[in-house]
Amino acid sequence: MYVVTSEEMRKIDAYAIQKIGLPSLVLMENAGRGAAKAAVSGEQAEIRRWAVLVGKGNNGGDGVAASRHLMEWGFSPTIIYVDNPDSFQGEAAIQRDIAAAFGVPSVIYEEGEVNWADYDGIVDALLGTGSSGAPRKKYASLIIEANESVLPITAMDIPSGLDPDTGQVHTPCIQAERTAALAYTKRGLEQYPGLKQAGEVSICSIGIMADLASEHDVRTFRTDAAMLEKRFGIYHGEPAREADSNKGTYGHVLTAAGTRLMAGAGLMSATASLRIGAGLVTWAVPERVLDNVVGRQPEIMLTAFADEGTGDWSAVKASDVVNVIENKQAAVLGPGMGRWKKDRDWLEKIWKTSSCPLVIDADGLNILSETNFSLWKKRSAPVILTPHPGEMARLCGCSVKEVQQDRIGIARQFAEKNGVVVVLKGARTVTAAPDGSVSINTTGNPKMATGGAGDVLTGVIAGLLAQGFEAESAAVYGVYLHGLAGDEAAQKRSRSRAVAAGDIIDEL
Ligand SMILES: NC(=O)C1=CN([C@@H]2O[C@H](COP(=O)(O)OP(=O)(O)OC[C@H]3O[C@@H](n4cnc5c(N)ncnc54)[C@H](O)[C@@H]3O)[C@@H](O)[C@H]2O)[C@@H](O)CC1
Ligand SMILES: [K+]
Repeated sequence: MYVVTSEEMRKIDAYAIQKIGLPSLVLMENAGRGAAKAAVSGEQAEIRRWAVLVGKGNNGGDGVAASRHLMEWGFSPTIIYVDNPDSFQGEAAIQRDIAAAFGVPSVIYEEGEVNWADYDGIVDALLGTGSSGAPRKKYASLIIEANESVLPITAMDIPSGLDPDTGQVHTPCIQAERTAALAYTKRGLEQYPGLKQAGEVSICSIGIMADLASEHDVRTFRTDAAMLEKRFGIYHGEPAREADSNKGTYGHVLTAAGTRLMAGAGLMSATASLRIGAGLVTWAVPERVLDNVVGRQPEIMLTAFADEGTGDWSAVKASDVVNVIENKQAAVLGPGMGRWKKDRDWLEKIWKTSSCPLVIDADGLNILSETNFSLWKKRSAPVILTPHPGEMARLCGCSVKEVQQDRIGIARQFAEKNGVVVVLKGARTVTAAPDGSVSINTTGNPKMATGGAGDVLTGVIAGLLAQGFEAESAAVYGVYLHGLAGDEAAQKRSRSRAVAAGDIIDEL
């Protein structure tokens, strides 16, 4: 599913109007009817008396059209104009006149004068994709009153007060129960905290073909089964194995991760690669750690690096790692590895001299964040980085707050600049590819916020790489599957507060 910015939406609207010849009044009419339908569908069908809050732009025009449809269907709408509707222009003015002639009751808002007990539900058509900054003056007071009424609110396109492009929530902002997104979902509806303001989001078709987004170079997507199939040819749910295949068909993952006190990181990553279907998995550790990990997961092969008796990665030669990963189809580097004095040179050597696809996480990312690795020689094989917001902030040299305020923008910029795939973890994980494509994941749940879940993700992605998925699809599909497994684990343990990383592995 395509996810648009307000600017992209404006361009697509203009194209539909000017090049396809769809009159903008028709689009507004469709928007009004669609959103009215969304408001009164399902259990809200019983809501009779609607307050329709109308701003002075096209979002307001949509709301006026919606109120007329509600009246036509036997409901009792009242339009509450935030400003004098005499100032309306274009299609919104036409809708205003039709609604008046139709007999839709209307009032002009005055602070504190709305008797909210006269209504059972609210349609929010104050501000849409043309809004900027926090709602001002009467818009703000009307939003506050609407929220305080605790009536169920259906937002038209976006909840008023939400930044349509970043998902940041201004003060005040409508707290909707439902949002009818017009033509496409918006970035702000797909990222936290905006997501929480929007409630249940449905896409309301207004006469614009979904694929117009692709023609307008929209490259932000929501990951769902249809998108996986369309973009990557992945038929989710189909058996993935050919009858005449063998373990060699499904690739070999090398997991370079874990020390004595953090052995679990390597074990969980390697086990996840196994469960997701890699033909072979080898777990590599410093020699002195070997005895501690023998027999932990019998299907996983083990290899040990000379470590001068320390048990630390600091004593492992980069060239030894390169030798071991060279004939593998994917390698995981970083989880539970620790940091040491010359770790940057160490990682740079592996980066430059190996041709194995790399999944880098945890300490591997911390090493990268202290180098200017965009100056390192470009790799022919792909690199997938899987930072959480703190690691992303260190990689970009900014604050966690800045990362969270624009997760899509930050991940995309970093991926484009450095030629790597970035998986920015967190609720609604964002995967950005070097060509600027961004996929927003929808699977997963907060019970997965436990140590080790990230290690499992590295294993899943590496396991898919080994099976021949190219880098972006391995990352996007891996994130999707990891979340689905977490959802199943949470469902099975519905009375638990959390799922352990091992529970996620069990469901892969
Ligand atoms: N052809 C089109 O462009 C279509 C647009 N549609 C609707 O039009 C909306 C976008 O319409 P507009 O571009 O007119 O913009 P909006 O209706 O979102 O809002 C713009 C108006 O609000 C004011 N405003 C902006 N920020 C404000 C703030 N923070 N506080 C108070 N007032 C503020 C502006 O001065 C302007 O008058 C979409 O969300 C959608 O609902 C639909 O009718 C479908 C077709
Ligand atoms: K709105």
